[in-house]
Amino acid sequence: MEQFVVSARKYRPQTFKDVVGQKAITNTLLNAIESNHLASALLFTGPRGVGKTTCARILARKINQPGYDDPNEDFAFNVFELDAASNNSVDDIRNLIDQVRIPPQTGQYKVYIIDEVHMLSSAAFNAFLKTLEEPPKHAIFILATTEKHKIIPTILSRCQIFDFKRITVKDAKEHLADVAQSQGISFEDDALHIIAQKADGAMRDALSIFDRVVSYCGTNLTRQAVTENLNVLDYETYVSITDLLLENKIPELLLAYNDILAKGFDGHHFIAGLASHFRDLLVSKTPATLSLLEVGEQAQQMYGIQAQKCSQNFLLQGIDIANDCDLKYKLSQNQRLLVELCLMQLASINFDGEKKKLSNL
Ligand SMILES: Nc1ncnc2c1ncn2[C@@H]1O[C@H](COP(=O)(O)OP(=O)(O)OP(=O)(O)O)[C@@H](O)[C@H]1O
Repeated sequence: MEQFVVSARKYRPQTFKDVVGQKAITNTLLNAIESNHLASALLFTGPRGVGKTTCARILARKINQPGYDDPNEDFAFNVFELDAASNNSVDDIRNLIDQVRIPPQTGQYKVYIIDEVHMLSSAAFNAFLKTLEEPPKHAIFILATTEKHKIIPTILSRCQIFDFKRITVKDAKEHLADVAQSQGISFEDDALHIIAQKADGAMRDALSIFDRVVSYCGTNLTRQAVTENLNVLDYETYVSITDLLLENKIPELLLAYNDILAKGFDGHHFIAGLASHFRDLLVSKTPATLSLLEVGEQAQQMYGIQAQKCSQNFLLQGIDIANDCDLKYKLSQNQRLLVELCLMQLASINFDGEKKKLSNL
């Protein structure tokens, strides 16, 4: 039986052009390599799972093979990866420094990738300073970290710093679509959108959520199946809550909120989502701001229809009330009541933004 390889490993980019969402960095690195201006110490910083280790590996290969992009011709033996989370002592760094002195047997450079570098002990950092400042010509250090603020300034000032960005929902979605296509998996646009959103800026997470969902849904990813599997509150819930608000149907609203809690969702998450839903409706009202709406294709239609039913005043007041509830939530002794009250207040806003009577309760 063929062994299953997780998508995050299987689809690790092999060239800079395959790296998604980090154009500024990959271009700078390419230019530096081509113009022979690559610093000997680089710091890759940014959230987890956005391509730091991947770019370090591509860079390592590229500087040993300028102008040659074949991922199969690997100079992997010139790349040394140290996980500073588990090798953080002075001795670990001294071992590394001893190795650094020896020139590579083939290729021009030895590349040392030190992952999670913020975990090095302060003694280890100090032992490292001198080598970092005056490394042998054949050595390039790539330090990677998710927590730049924990790196001492003396190290920072010796490195060229590259700030990796979170992956946008749009970029993550496009990448997932390519991965799905190459695996022969069909999908609804909204299904990938939900996965990309859930990944919260990390491509590795997007790919592992994708794997999980595929093992649940099979080769056809529908919005409904993905919503069920990931247990997310999707836009349909917010659309129907908003309809109830517009119709001032308070008993139905309280029952709907009860259902949401019964399904295990958190009230705080719900109320923050409702505020975002109003914001999305607001930007859907005019073509000029439609590009600010980050939702899937099916959702976009529904937003358009609901946006027409809501006045700008309703939405502005709605955002204000929901935000206020969001801020008070953590401190409240009775969080359920707080959200229920918020829903009742929202239902009492008239289409034109005036208060209506709480007549339906
Ligand atoms: N920008 C990206 N483009 C395409 N795939 C990516 C990107 N970033 C991450 N990935 C995917 O996620 C996997 C893990 O990425 P990588 O190890 O480079 O992340 P990282 O930023 O070093 O994370 P960490 O800080 O957790 O080590 C890769 O194998 C790849 O499949």
